[in-house]
Amino acid sequence: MKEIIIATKNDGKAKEFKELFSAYGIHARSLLDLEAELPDVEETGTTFRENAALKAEQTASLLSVPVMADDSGLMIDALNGQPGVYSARYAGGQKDDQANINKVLNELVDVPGNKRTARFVCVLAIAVPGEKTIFREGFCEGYIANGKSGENGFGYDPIFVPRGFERTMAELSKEEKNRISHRAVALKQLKDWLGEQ
Ligand SMILES: O=P(O)(O)OP(=O)(O)OP(=O)(O)OC[C@H]1O[C@@H](n2cnc3c(O)ncnc32)[C@H](O)[C@@H]1O
Ligand SMILES: [Mg+2]
Repeated sequence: MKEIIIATKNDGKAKEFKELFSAYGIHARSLLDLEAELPDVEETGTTFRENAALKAEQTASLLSVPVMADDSGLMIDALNGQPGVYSARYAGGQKDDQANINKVLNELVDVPGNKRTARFVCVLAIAVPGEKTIFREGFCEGYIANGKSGENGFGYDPIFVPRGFERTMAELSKEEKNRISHRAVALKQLKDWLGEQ
């Protein structure tokens, strides 16, 4: 396989996938790179797996080529796993990273350091027209900081400190994030499949 389409309109994710796939010699293109504007897939599932399948399968059938999708999010133990599948729109109808971050920080304001554990989750779905969809998943453990810091990455990166680090994900270089992220871990599980294509 020399090229793959990633069914995402999230620029942060798209950039990370381009870097991650280039290590395998594969050129990744996202929906933001296509000339035609595809309709948004409605993420009506209640699990990462269901939403990843919806995005990959609907896009693969529209384009008639193999498509990978990522459904991901942040699970916070003190919030019983929220925002979880609803991470992108946690603070309301618009996707607003700053509002989402502020909502999480407010909800955790009385939660002490040792109870602020959390993990990023990524479920990848690969849909090949006429074949059964395959799934891989990856996790990145850490905790929620007391405030935001850092400019790199996207989404909740400014408040997530990965295990083994004393900086937020947004303070890591992209190379550092791409070594440990939930997305990188999930993609590593695909190595065999990629080699067969
Ligand atoms: O569905 P697509 O088009 O891929 O884009 P999206 O932003 O809606 O993506 P999701 O439905 O998978 O929602 C995931 C949300 O979880 C958060 N998230 C996922 N991965 C992240 C990461 O690596 N760093 C920070 N936040 C992340 C971020 O807020 C995302 O918007
Ligand atoms: Mg989405």
